[in-house]
Amino acid sequence: MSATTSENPDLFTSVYKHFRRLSDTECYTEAYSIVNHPTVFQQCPITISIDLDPSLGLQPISNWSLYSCKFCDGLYFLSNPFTSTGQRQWIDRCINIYARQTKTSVGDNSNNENLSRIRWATLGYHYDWTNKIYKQDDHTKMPDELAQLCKIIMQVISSSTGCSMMNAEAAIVNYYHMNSTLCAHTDHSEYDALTKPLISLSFGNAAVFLIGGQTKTECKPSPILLRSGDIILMTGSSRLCFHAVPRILSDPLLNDILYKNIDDNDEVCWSYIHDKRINVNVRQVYS
Ligand SMILES: O=C(O)CCC(=O)C(=O)O
Ligand SMILES: [Fe+2]
Repeated sequence: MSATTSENPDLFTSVYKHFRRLSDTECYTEAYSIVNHPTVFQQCPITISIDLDPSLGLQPISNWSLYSCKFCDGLYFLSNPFTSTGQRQWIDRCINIYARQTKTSVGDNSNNENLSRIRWATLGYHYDWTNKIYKQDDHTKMPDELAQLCKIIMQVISSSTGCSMMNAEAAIVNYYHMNSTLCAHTDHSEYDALTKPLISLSFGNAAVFLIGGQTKTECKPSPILLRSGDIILMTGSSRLCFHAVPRILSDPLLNDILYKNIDDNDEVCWSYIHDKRINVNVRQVYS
């Protein structure tokens, strides 16, 4: 990895700091979205059709749009895969099931009293944050619905792009408050990161997601706007690229799109998600 010097500056961190300083409105304008920056995306036709289990909360595949990102080789953006009901169901699972696992940032959270403090939960093979490894014997069952969702997403993307399939063996659920950030990092603890794609689901408020090169000095990172229901897929060389989340952005449309006419059960979810973002990051750990 090349060291940061005056001739070789840390371009990643300067763009990260730039987004830290912007207003929400400026972030919405600068971060890449299909609507505001169509030229940085290239649409990939989806030809496959699959019968979908309604419990996955997905739109018919004919409504999905898949794009490759011209600014990062191997990175794909999948727009519009979920129904609004489906998004509410995934938010509900993240809050009421996944956040109650024993492996969370607040320990055993089965009574949910620490819900507002929770920062992450791990599923499947649990990530050991200190040693940055997964252990074969530290494993709980991957939730069936999440494994099924990832299988469908992989079938669609693989049939359109030729990328290899991925078995959902581990997930990190990230719970962000409006002032949370995620520093620059690469996810390389998995056995075969380069050939096994990573699926990343976004729910709740929006985020600026930065993705750069395999070092922090080789190029400026590009900003992508991630909104509720968006999916990104890191395949091939993008799988080894530095990425970060410098900003969570309040999404003024969230209530209208997701929680109009809510019932009592959804009201609990809204009171959690209205000022949060949830990201579900799914990986294959072993070959
Ligand atoms: O929140 C995100 O969109 C990215 C999360 C991430 O990069 C990770 O958990 O490794
Ligand atoms: Fe990551």
